[in-house]
Amino acid sequence: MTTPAAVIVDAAAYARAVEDAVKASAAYYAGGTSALDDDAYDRLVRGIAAWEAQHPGQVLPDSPTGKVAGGAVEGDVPHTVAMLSLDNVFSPEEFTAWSASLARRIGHDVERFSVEPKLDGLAIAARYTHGRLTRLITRGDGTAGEDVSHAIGTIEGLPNELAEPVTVEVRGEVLMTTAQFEHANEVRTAHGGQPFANPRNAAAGTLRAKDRAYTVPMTFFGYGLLPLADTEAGPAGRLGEAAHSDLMIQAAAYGVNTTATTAVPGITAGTAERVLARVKEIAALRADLPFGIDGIVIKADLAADQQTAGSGSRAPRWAIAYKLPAVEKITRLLEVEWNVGRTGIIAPRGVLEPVEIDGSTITYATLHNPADITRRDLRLGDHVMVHRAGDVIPRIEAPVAHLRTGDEQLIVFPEVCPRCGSGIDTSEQRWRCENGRNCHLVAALSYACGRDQLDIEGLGHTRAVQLVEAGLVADLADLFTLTRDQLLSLERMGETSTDNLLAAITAAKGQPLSRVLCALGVRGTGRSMSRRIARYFATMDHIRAADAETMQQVEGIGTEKAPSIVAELAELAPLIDKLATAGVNMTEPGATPPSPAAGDAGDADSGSESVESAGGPLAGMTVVVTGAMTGTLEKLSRNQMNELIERAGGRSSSSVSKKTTLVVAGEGAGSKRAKAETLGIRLATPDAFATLIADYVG
Ligand SMILES: NC(=O)c1ccc[n+]([C@@H]2O[C@H](COP(=O)([O-])OP(=O)(O)OC[C@H]3O[C@@H](n4cnc5c(N)ncnc54)[C@H](O)[C@@H]3O)[C@@H](O)[C@H]2O)c1
Ligand SMILES: [Zn+2]
Repeated sequence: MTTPAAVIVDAAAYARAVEDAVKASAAYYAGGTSALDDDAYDRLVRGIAAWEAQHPGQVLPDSPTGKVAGGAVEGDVPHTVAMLSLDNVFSPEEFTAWSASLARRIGHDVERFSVEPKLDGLAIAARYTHGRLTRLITRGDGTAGEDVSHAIGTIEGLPNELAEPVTVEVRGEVLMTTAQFEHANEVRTAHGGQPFANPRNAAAGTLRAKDRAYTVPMTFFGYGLLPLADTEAGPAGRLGEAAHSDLMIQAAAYGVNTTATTAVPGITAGTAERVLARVKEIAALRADLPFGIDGIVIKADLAADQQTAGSGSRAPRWAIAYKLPAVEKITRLLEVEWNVGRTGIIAPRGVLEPVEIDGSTITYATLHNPADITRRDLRLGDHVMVHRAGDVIPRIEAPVAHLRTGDEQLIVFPEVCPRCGSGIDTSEQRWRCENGRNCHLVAALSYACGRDQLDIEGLGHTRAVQLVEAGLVADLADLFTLTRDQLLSLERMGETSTDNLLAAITAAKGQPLSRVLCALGVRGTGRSMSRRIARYFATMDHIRAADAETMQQVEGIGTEKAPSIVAELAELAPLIDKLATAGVNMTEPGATPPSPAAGDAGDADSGSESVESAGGPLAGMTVVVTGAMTGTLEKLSRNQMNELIERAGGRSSSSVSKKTTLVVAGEGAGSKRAKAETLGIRLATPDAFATLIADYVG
């Protein structure tokens, strides 16, 4: 099915649109198998609503407008109080207008708002009798839902027994976290089933499925608490009069999971401005959340305000959904490309039918590795759910398996390296050319000579090609034994450029170990990791003597990375020897080798502590640099800034998290600064920072 036109031209097109919408909606709520992504569905419904506004006499009874779940769902278990949908706003202006209209309706400004993430799952009502979970009911058409009590016990955050023997109904969202979704698809395909297209569909399909041979966990977040018919009058009255924020505290006290456990807890806000600030904060954190959100829900917090405002047939008047742009679209997987990276890694990349997500046109998506393709059961020509949030590289979430026509083709994996034709090492998840970094010697050389590694000016891509093609350089170490005559024999190499290049090569021999190590391009050791390894071990000999266990003493190297680093260094032994013989420095200035006891003292922390206890004004701090540097720091590259931070005893990082202690924010700092503010992390200007570490600059 192609995306239906949102502009409806005549009654026949209108009737078709209604039919499409009802079908999509039914599939969406029933098993999470709609043919449309949310954006396409929403455009269709907006088109229907626009046509109906112009032709009020011709509205079809099946029309989805004005109905909970588009009228496509039914149920047989009546709800105590209707479970409604939410109206939407899409901009600060629309929100301000909504809050003003709500103020007019209730006769005064809203006393207090509650602001929560809009969790992207499906609503359920969980009924507790004397503290025991007895029944789970879907939202259905809003007045009655479907009994899905068979799912009791599979939903994390929804305990079988509350902390108190109360009779209440808890309402909230059932969803799958990203990890639960990956797990669910793995289990499902292992049982011969088709993968779900995204976490929301997976939750919808899983919640309603009965008698499956396997169970997969889901997660619950409560956002409502109300009395049942059997609730005693006292508690029932109290629940009816409590503010939403107090109900959430109560729900958490009963043992129910709420957003309070997440990076985006529900808060209360006194003014519309504060609400909008919180909307911005939540939006900034969206890409990093372990579960999907599609907006922010804003509610009048006080029960009195809610009661005065009342509800319509589809949505309450005291709450609104501030929608965020869609981060998922359905498009087609046209092709899979296999690219060979600098170190010989052969990585697949999906070529997509171009699709616009949140303002950018997406044509490629990462696929990680061949196992990833197999696990996702992807095929060429598949419709795929593509996800893109923040600055993260777009990824294919899963195929939309129910849209398969049978014409999809299996994805063929390469049998030889697509660049050089050698064999492929498939022993690890990430495939690699057997020629390793020599598969792409030119790329490996230009990387090694780059500004952040050996910094050999005059040895860029073109020169590297020349040297390799002339047969003068067969590995990195050959650079250091090049003679003047050899260089002069090359085209476009005059006396001056030859002397300059030779001088740069000689100077490079004195680079610190961290940069030499980085130049080797060991998998998993970028610039900052190379620095940490070099500082920890101080000499190349100590690095090479380390086994996987010792390697793990370096901060950031875990059980997975350590053995592969050790193995690769062993593989590089001849090259490292050759470099040392050529006179390349193999020590890290200012670092002292770990004492022999550090590794086997049985105290895993002692090693990394000794690195940090080196002192300095940034000791124990994790620092992130963002935006343009000024003053004495102006000329420093990001890599040099990071080196500086580490010299001053700190740890440099490129992303802001709860672990960050300081963010140096220069001009033009954007999302990282915003995130630091949200998390309450200390900010410093480049000037203030320069003062703090003055002794280490230059
Ligand atoms: N792809 C399709 O074919 C298709 C079909 C139908 C509907 N849809 C999508 O579903 C949405 C509309 O459906 P809807 O009515 O189920 O949801 P909605 O977007 O109108 O919002 C209401 C729902 O938000 C949820 N919610 C999440 N966090 C909440 C919180 N903190 N407080 C209160 N409620 C919270 C609840 O489940 C509630 O029922 C649209 O975005 C539409 O795109 C898609
Ligand atoms: Zn190759």
